[in-house]
Amino acid sequence: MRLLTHITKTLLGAAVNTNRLPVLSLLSRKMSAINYDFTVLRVTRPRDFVVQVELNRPEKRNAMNRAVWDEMKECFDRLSVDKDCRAVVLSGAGPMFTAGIDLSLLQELATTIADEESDPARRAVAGVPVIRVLQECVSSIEKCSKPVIAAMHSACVGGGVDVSATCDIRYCSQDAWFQVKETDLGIAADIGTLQRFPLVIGNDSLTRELIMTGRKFYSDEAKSIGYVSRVFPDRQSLMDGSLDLASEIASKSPVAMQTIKKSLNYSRDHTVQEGLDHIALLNSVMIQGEDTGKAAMAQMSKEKAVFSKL
Ligand SMILES: CC/C=C\C=C\CC(=O)SCCNC(=O)CCNC(=O)[C@H](O)C(C)(C)COP(=O)(O)OP(=O)(O)OC[C@H]1O[C@@H](n2cnc3c(N)ncnc32)[C@H](O)[C@@H]1OP(=O)(O)O
Repeated sequence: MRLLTHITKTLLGAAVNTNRLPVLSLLSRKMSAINYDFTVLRVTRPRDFVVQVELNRPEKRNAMNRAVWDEMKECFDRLSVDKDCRAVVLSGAGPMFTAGIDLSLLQELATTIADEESDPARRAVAGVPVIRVLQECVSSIEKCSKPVIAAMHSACVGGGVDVSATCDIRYCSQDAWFQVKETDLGIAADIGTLQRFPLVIGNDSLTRELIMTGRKFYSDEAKSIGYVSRVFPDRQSLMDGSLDLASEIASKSPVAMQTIKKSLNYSRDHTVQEGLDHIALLNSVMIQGEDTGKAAMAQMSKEKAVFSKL
C-alpha cells in the first residue's frame, strides 16, 4: 500500500490535488459544485446535459504527461456522478487529437522502475503498479457511467488508441490517422489497446497486423474496419456531429442510458447467459422507475419526454 501511494504521488504527481474532493463529499454535494477546473483538460458544457472534455496541450500535440493522466481519471470519476452530465465528447485542442504518451514521462517511468531496486525480481514487482496506475486512468472512461464519444481529428497515436478504444463511440474527421506506435518504441502496448482494440474491430488477423507492424491507418480504413462509426469531412463538422450525437443520447432516459452502458460492458466480458442474467436483474429494478412510464406516455402522445436528473 505504501508503495502504491508513493507511486501515485511521485509518478502521477499532485497536479490536481488542489481541487480534489473526498469521494463521499463529492457524492453528497449539489453537482453544480463539482469542480472541473483542470490545468491540461478543458471542460465545457456546450449543450444541455452534454460535457465536452478537451485534451489541452496543443503546443505539445496533446502529448499525455502526468497531469493529463491524473486529470483524466479525476475528470471521468467526477463526470460519472455528475447529474448534469448525460453524455461526454472527448476531443483534442489544436492541430491533432493526441501524440500519445509524453515521451519524457515514458522515459521517466522506465527509469523509475529500473532505479527502484537492484534486484530484477523486486524491480519487476515495483513496475506492476506503475503500469496499473496508467491503466486505471484509461479505464476511468469505461467505468464512467455516462456514454463517452471520442471525436478525433488528425493524429491519434499510441496512448491515443488506448484511450479512444475505451470510449463508447468513435467519430473522426477525414484527415484522421491512427497508429499503435508502442511497437516502434520497443514495447507492447500495455494500457488497453491489446485488450480492447480486437474487441472493437472484431478481426484478429487485422488486429495483429496493425499492432505488430505499427502501421498507420487512415480514416477510411478506420471506418471500413469498424474502429470509427462515422467520418466527417473536416474538424468543424466532426465536432458538430459529435455534439449532435451527444445531445441525442442526452435526450433519452438517463436510467436507460446508464443501464445500457453497464450491460454492454458486462456482456462484452461475460457469456451470453451471464449477460442475460445481469440485465434481467438490473432491469427488474430499473423498469420500476418513473422513466419507463414517462417515455411510454411520450411515445403515445407524440411529445418529447423530459426526464429528471439521475
Ligand atoms: C506505461 C506506458 C503507458 C503508455 C504508453 C503509451 C505509448 C505511446 O503513447 S507510444 C506513442 C508516443 N508518441 C510518439 O512517439 C509520437 C511522437 N511525436 C510525433 O511523431 C510528432 O510530434 C507528431 C505527433 C507526428 C506531430 O508532428 P508535428 O505536428 O510536426 O509536431 P512536432 O513539431 O513534431 O511536435 C510539436 C511539439 O510537440 C512535442 N511532442 C510531440 N509529440 C510528443 C510526445 N509524444 N511527447 C512529448 N512531446 C511531444 C514536440 O517535441 C514539439 O515540442 P517542441 O517543444 O515544440 O519542440
